[in-house]
Amino acid sequence: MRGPSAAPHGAHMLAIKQLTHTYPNGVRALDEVSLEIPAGMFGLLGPNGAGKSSLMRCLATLQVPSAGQIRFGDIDVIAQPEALRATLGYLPQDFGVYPRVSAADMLDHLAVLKGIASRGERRDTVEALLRQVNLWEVRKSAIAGFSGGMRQRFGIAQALIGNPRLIIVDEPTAGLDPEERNRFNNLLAEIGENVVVILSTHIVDDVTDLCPRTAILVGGRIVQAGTPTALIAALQGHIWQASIDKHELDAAKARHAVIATRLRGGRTVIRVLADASPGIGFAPAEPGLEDVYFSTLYLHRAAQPAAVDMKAA
Ligand SMILES: Nc1ncnc2c1ncn2[C@@H]1O[C@H](COP(=O)(O)OP(=O)(O)OP(=O)(O)O)[C@@H](O)[C@H]1O
Repeated sequence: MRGPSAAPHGAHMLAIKQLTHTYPNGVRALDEVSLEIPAGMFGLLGPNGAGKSSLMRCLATLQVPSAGQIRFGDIDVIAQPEALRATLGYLPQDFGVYPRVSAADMLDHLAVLKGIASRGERRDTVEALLRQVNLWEVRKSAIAGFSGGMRQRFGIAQALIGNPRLIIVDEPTAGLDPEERNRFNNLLAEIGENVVVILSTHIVDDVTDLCPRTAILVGGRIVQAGTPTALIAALQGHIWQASIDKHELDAAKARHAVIATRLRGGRTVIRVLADASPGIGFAPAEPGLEDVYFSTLYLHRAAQPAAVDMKAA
């Protein structure tokens, strides 16, 4: 019943079974979520309100799910939260830091909390981490003066204290400029291959660039999961593109499964999901992970007419 032998030697498998979480106000944020996540980077995609943060918080032992199981290797996460915490690195969506504290002092303080009692070991850890995330030069500066990207890199440094084997990062690149986003993603890509890294995001490109495995969460349910390559291959021959005038968009939406629209040079470029050419003006398009994501959302919403009607109203 443990992790399959396919996992790299020494690596743990994260197994989530029928995880459900209902908040006291009755919102069912997670609805029987089941996932097997091996070592490597795993991209969890989903629109706002899909339940990504709720799932991350359950995995990080910050909230106890209403039902279901979570195992990480030999650890029963719900029964033994402290065992999981000893091997967890977590970068929450809103990482609150003490404004006037320097990066080095803050990291040292967090290392104490993580159980690194020896001063010498802490000094070495703090230096190695600050160099790794490229903040060594500014180690004496207060975190309050850091840019968004620097703060997120600091966030990753604190998540890496104590060599965790499960790293959870919740929407880390939201609000970063392209250069900092790239920098942050390169950092994530360097984290060891025997580690499970879960990246929760609504930025599809981040998953394309970084993750050999992904899942899409909508309305608290996993509606797609697999390797980006396989998910993209399944759409081969089903994505069509046309360039139309803005005023033709409503008619096109009424006639076709328009999964995405984009402005290009004053025209509207639409992507349509169809088994055969939707008609004159459409050209076959090479699918990407964004098409997987948008077609999944489209099909999910189309299967729930009440929700669509409410949005249109
Ligand atoms: N503490 C809470 N109490 C009640 N409802 C909550 C709470 N936290 C989240 N929710 C609700 O649960 C659902 C899932 O929210 P969650 O924050 O997990 O989604 P998300 O995918 O992380 O969204 P976002 O990208 O906007 O952060 C939403 O309907 C949200 O309003």
